[in-house]
Amino acid sequence: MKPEVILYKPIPGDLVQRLETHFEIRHHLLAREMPPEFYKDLSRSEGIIGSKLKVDSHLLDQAPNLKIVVNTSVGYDNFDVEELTKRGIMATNTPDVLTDTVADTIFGLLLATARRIPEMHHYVRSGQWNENIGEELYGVDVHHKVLGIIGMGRIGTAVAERAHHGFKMEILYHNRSNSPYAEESLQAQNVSLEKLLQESDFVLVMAPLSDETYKLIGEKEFQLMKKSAIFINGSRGEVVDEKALIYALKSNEILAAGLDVYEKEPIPKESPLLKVKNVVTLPHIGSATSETRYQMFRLGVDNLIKGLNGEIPPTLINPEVLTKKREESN
Ligand SMILES: NC(=O)c1ccc[n+]([C@@H]2O[C@H](COP(=O)([O-])OP(=O)(O)OC[C@H]3O[C@@H](n4cnc5c(N)ncnc54)[C@H](O)[C@@H]3O)[C@@H](O)[C@H]2O)c1
Ligand SMILES: O=C(O)[C@H](O)CO
Repeated sequence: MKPEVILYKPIPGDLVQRLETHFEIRHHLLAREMPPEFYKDLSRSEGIIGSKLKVDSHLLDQAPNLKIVVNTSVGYDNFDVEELTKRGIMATNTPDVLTDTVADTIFGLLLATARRIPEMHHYVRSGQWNENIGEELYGVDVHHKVLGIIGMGRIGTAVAERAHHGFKMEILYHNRSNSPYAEESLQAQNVSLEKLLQESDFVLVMAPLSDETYKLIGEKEFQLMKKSAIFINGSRGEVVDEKALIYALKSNEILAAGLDVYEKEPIPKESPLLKVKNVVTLPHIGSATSETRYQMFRLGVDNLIKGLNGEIPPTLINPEVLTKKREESN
């Protein structure tokens, strides 16, 4: 009998076939409330693959046979890693394969917001371009400005590379640890959050969502930013207090915002954020290219197969699980 696994995200057919050679797949789709059949399958499953499913002690109590949870995303704020580790369950994500794609999206969003590209596109398409544009439609420069990056990890660094080499920007960053590479190769400066907010022309949030970063950017932080600042969020919506962001935009505490992520996704149609003029909104498409999504799914599938075949999954988040198992078997 092949082990049972749950696949709760549509993935390319060839990857489903690869999974089928190893496992009995139980197909489900992610929903706000998973149906009883999901929990029935979960009770027998040794693995789960997909992204965004909240994996906490409530879910794990109903998954006595689970050995591995696989995210097909780099962010894993949907996992209670401590609880998974305590229960000896492996957790994996998909770092690196999406870094450059996400950095491209973030830089595109930054340019689109500064140069008001979606608004100008609408202006032309709606037949408003009848004479030379006036200064009320001007954007602001990106090149040679100061970019402040909160969370200088893989993606933050890839954005900084584009900014430094391509746009001659000065880079400030705020991170849990120093980045010698960014300091030596990109002349980036590690500064306090306060200094970054006060001195940056563009403030980019690229730190993961955690207890520590939940609503990290709120009323006080927007007040510290320059009135001409452009705020970009590419990490997770909950890192920002959305109400405070709306207030900062409406009261001209900052100039504009470019967002790929929101407190609630999909963002509700009636969200006041969608009525604020100086905001560019994307539907969480950081890594959404055919090539990169394929690589993320492929890596997820590799993690699942290796993890359940007794090998080390390539991108294991909690290797302590394996150390503990080794110690127990000695
Ligand atoms: N918009 C999208 O589609 C998209 C795509 C990929 C990733 N993401 C988000 O981006 C995040 C980062 O991805 P990554 O691959 O660069 O991860 P990473 O782990 O390489 O980088 C995150 C960095 O943030 C730092 N950090 C953590 N807590 C911090 C804090 N309190 N203050 C300052 N810095 C802090 C870490 O030290 C690390 O250097 C993911 O966790 C995910 O939430 C979004
Ligand atoms: O974390 C990630 O990989 C992206 O947000 C896609 O979900």
